Amino acid sequence: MTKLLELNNVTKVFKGGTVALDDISFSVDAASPSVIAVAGESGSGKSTLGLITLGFLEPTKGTVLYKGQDIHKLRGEAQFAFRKEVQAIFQDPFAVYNPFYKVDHLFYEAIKNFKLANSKDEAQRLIVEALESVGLRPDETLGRFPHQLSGGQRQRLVVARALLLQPQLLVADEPVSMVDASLRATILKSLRKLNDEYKITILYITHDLTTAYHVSDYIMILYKGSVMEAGDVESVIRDPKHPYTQLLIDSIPWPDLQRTWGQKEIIIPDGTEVIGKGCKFASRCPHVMSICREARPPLYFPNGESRVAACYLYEGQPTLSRDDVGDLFATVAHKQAAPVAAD
Ligand SMILES: Nc1ncnc2c1ncn2[C@@H]1O[C@H](COP(=O)(O)OP(=O)(O)OP(=O)(O)O)[C@@H](O)[C@H]1O
Repeated sequence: MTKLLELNNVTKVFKGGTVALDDISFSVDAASPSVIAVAGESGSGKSTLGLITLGFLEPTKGTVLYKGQDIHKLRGEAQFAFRKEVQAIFQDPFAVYNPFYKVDHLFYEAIKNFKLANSKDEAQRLIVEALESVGLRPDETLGRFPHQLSGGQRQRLVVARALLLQPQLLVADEPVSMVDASLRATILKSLRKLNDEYKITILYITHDLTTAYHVSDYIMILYKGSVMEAGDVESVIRDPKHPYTQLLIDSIPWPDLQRTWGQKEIIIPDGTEVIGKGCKFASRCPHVMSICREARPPLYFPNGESRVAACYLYEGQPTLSRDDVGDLFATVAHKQAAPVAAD
């Protein structure tokens, strides 16, 4: 089966020696578009994973393939297709706007560069459709400069522009973290719609497990550039198996008065801890055992479930072959029109 995207044993070491990604293998199936959250604390490697997927950064080791071809060797039509079919939304919607151009320019430029329309009328129709599909009124947005729009409108414009290109893969890196809580739900609903109606696979990069839970089908939890836990979002968030995920979940202020949370302290690493050959989380783990300091744990399937956790607490259980967490992401039914919380 053709994979849309494949990261094979990708490692990224930045100048200065920071290992941002450590031997990650992850694929996205072309046949089952889904919303996949990439979550973890600050510095866990989420944005690096996004930038590598977009081809903006080259891996130090390993390969990134799009429809079977190395993205750094694409030329001509294949390169053009990759640039059109793989789109990005970043945290700061202002960053993509030139303040001297009206927002229309952003759309017309995309239409021209990617030859999406044969006439001005057709271009106009495509723009109006894209705006309306993310809940924006063309008469309230077109003809304006970026600073004349709200943060939420600007971010929805970026979603609309991505939609115009009909991408197959959208990398959304913290798309709602600079937006008011009241608008967050609308933008997340727009993203969900891109998947449900337009069958676009979305990599939703976030440090926020609450929005990840509401918008995603699957989740991959990163810690220091390695996958700690991955699987369908319902199992991982509702019943985390890795001690790191358990700590992360325990720090979420769920709107449930019966639930006690925040009782376990999350220790933010100070950057001085030495990562040895064992589990990267060993020095923070409440369940640490001697084996944890000896070798990296493989990704185990706890209790025969269809998600994995890189933790020796599950030693003896089957392990994920090839370590490609993407193999898990076609196994569980998608969320249907999931409700999205405002905050
Ligand atoms: N250009 C760079 N040069 C050197 N180190 C970098 C560079 N970009 C990222 N890093 C380091 O790589 C590690 C992973 O960074 P990355 O931005 O991918 O994490 P993140 O999980 O997205 O964090 P955040 O949520 O804070 O954005 C961090 O230790 C970071 O300091």
